[in-house]
Amino acid sequence: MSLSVEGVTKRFGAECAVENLSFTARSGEPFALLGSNGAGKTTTIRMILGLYPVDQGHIRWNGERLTRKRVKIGYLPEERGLYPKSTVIEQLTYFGVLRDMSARAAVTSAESLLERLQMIEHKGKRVEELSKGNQQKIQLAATLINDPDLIILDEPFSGLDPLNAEMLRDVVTHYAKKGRVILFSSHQMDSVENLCRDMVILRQGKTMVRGTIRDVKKAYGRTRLLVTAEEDVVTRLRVDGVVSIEQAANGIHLTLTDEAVALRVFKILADHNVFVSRFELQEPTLREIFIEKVGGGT
Ligand SMILES: Nc1ncnc2c1ncn2[C@@H]1O[C@H](COP(=O)(O)OP(=O)(O)OP(=O)(O)O)[C@@H](O)[C@H]1O
Repeated sequence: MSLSVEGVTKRFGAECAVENLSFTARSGEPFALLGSNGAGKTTTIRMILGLYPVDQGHIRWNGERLTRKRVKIGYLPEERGLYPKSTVIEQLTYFGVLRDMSARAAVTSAESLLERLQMIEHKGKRVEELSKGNQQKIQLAATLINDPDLIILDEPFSGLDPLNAEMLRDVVTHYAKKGRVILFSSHQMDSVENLCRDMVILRQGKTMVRGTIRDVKKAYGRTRLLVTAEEDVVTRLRVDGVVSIEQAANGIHLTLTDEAVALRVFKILADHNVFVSRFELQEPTLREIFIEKVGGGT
């Protein structure tokens, strides 16, 4: 299964919120739609959901026009919408029935999701009695209640503590393995780095970066170098091609103009008989790439 966004453009008056956007999200490989505020992520999601018509381009599911009639879509909106006075199980059953499930099937699915999210003991509680993070887990369960083919998660990590964020990753991995198509929107780079394979980074509607996270990182080259030595070598490392030097608890962090400078640094250390316990060229993090391309905003 696949979701293809093909040359999609959306304008609001004179403003182009999304410009000629193309990407494909495939079964089993969670896809990240990244960008800072106002980049066009929510507008893109709304077009996929059919809430906004596209001005140009196409949105397809397995090569055919995507409609909510043909494809089961689970959407976790950025603004959460639960009924505070209803119990967890009532609410999830209601969402299931709204999506054409029998009440019985909805209860079975709700209980299994609550087990997975370690929320089963809360099933009889009113939503308003739950902590924010737990309410978010219920919202996630509501999104997944009818086992959707396409799962769209808008900023799913906001408000989750590290343990719950880990649980969300496990749930996403589980659905990816089941072959579901999963689309994330996020401005939190670290949260998607190890979860998604492909991504686009948007800025004011324009595509700044597109590709697999691995290839994008590779293209940026390894320009960060970590050196741990048994003596103070900072002054020796101030050479051409070394842009910055920062002393940290785990060693000296260098930023290089390009990967080849590392060889020069290595040679200097060897020529001075410096005993080096760590010499590590590191790839940029997604966050660093994002900051360079978009200028911050996480
Ligand atoms: N209904 C609308 N009418 C007019 N302009 C809109 C509308 N929806 C979005 N926009 C504009 O489109 C641009 C993209 O907004 P969008 O909400 O898609 O960004 P986003 O990446 O989701 O941002 P955030 O991370 O803040 O949610 C913004 O400049 C926004 O003001």
